[in-house]
Amino acid sequence: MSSKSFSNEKGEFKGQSSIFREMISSEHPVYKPAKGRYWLYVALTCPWAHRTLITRALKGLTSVIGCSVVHWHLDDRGWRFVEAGDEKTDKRNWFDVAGGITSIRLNNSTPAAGICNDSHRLLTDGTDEPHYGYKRLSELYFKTKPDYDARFTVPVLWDLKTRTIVNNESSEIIRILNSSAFDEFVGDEPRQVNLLPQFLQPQIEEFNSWVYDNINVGVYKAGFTESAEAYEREVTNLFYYLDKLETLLREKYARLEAEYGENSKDKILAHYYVVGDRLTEADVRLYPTIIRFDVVYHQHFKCNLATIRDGYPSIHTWLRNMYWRHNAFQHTTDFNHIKLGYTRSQPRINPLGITPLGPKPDIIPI
Ligand SMILES: N[C@@H](CCC(=O)N[C@@H](CS)C(=O)NCC(=O)O)C(=O)O
Repeated sequence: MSSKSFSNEKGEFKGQSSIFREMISSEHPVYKPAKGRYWLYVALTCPWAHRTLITRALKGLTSVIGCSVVHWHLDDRGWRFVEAGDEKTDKRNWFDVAGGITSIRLNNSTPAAGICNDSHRLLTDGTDEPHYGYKRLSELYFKTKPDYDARFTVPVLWDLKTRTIVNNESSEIIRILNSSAFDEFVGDEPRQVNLLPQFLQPQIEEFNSWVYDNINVGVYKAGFTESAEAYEREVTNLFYYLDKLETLLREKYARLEAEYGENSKDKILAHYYVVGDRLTEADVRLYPTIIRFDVVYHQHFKCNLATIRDGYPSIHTWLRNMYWRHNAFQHTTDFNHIKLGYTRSQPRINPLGITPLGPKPDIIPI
């Protein structure tokens, strides 16, 4: 079994550990905070990369750390950039919330028919790589480590000064972005944002640990199994934890209702987060999985004991609250990339690459 595979000999999903694990801080011997020095490479289809885009936006770092978006289609050589040619965009224009793609705004229902895997629409299918003209994400990995021999994953946090990967582990990248390292480059409001307040850290860690194993990775474990028995075990486990999450959020809503009165919906929703009464890293790590649930995991990964919209009213309210009330969540969510990315890039699961049109709408208004 190659080290590049994502499944073991039993056909069960296994993750891959990220090997670039540096941090950025004024004490770090190499990676010091600076404006314009670091660049984020993401896929909009990828839930792990999605966390980093949300954090970057919440922390006001869109004008400090630029971003490139790979094409939504993953092939056997990994992720690629859109080859821009003459239409190449000035990289200074690419510091925007959705990660270099300015044109997608609530375009929720574009039919996928007629779009082929090598379609070439700059700022729709992805962006080019503006610094070195790289065509593949793998080039960043080989530039850092010529004998690199594992998968070329997003997200990648890149240092333009030393031309190396700083970190390719999303859980650490979001901690770097949330740290005070870049405080001097952002305005007062985003500087106040702290997704990991010390007094909530134990609760956040506890929540993250069961959500990660059973929900974030749980959908992949169900989707990538190659035996009915393992699938049934994984999907049952996943829904057990969605039930647990539903109960937690239902109780939270009831407590907020008791505190603010049942007619104060706005006040309730302003405090309706998964840990504590404020937005934290726990929401940022949960959201990318739940927003993908009805649109891809339900059918593509066969996680179909229920949808979020029909089976989990409290999670659904939380999800819509995050999407509709927070630009950092909405503007980093690209349903076209999400749907096309999964359904066209995993031929073992979807050999014909037909992308289902539904559900409609991608997300229901709140
Ligand atoms: N541990 C990594 C996992 C990232 C990851 O698995 N990314 C997937 C996309 S969702 C990837 O880039 N896969 C490339 C491939 O399989 O070739 C993180 O959380 O940052």
